[in-house]
Amino acid sequence: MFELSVRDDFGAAHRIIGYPGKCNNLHGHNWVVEAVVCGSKLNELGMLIDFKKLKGALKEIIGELDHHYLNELEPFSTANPSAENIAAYLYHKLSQHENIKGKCHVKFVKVWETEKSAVSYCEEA
Ligand SMILES: Nc1nc2c(c(=O)[nH]1)N=C([C@H](O)[C@H](O)COP(=O)(O)OP(=O)(O)OP(=O)(O)O)CN2
Ligand SMILES: [Zn+2]
Repeated sequence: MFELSVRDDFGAAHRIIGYPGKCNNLHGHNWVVEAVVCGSKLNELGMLIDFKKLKGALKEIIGELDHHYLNELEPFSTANPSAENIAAYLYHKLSQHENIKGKCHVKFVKVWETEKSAVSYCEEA
């Protein structure tokens, strides 16, 4: 089994509606996202998936969040854009991306909201 990981980041604003403290207020983060994929079948180049394709998929997905007010976006219209919900959203989007589907399994997506706090989301293979 091989495990590959890539990282990228995006900047956006959010608020945690109902939070009993300052995170209820509009504020921003530079979220750092790590995507870890795994699989055992290598292609003719000896790669599970080209890092370029993996990074491209992640960049495309986080590009839709970058410089937005997350609470106004459809995925977070009914669920607070907490680090947990952002990680789960990115996990599902990445798993469905054409660059990934059928080539490897997304093991987990990890989202750092600050340098000190991070959330990972995973599902069974
Ligand atoms: N489990 C979660 N807890 C919190 C989340 C979250 O998404 N999941 N989010 C927040 C807020 O968005 C907040 O902006 C982050 O708070 P915090 O980690 O406290 O960040 P600070 O920079 O303010 O940290 P200090 O150590 O207090 O400086 C809150 N919790
Ligand atoms: Zn926050």
